[in-house]
Amino acid sequence: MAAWRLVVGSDDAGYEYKQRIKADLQSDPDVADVVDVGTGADGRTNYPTVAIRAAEMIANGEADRAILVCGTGLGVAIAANKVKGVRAVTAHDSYSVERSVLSNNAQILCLGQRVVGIEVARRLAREWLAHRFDESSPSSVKVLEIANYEAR
Ligand SMILES: O=C[C@H](O)[C@H](O)COP(=O)(O)O
Repeated sequence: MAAWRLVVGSDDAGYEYKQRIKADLQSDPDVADVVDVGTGADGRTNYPTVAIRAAEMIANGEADRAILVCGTGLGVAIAANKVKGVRAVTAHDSYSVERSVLSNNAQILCLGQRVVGIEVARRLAREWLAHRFDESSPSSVKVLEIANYEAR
């Protein structure tokens, strides 16, 4: 596929990791664009605000994927998953990150700044970007079942 159009976002509890991962993504030749939906350094935005903003960009086709960071990676995932068509996961290990794309075609990876070290988070973000969902795989029908439920 063409170069990635990405979104990053965090609340104040995920601000440092969001900034570091954003810098990594901006220097990645496979990344065309990184939109930062906040939080800024003053950190006064609740996690649902940024998560929903990022998820709507995915749902609207303005971006391909997003990385969201909060304290645990849980709240941003819950909020992002409220947006129709969005599949957001919290994953802090390499295997889950891989399967979140290959099994679930998740467009959003959520990380917890209070859960994993920065170097693990950076590595997971890098690995995540290298995975592509195969629409012809047996996993496809399961993802479609989720979409069908949403469309009912
Ligand atoms: O899931 C929520 C996040 O971890 C957030 O950063 C912290 O939320 P809290 O302040 O409500 O615990």
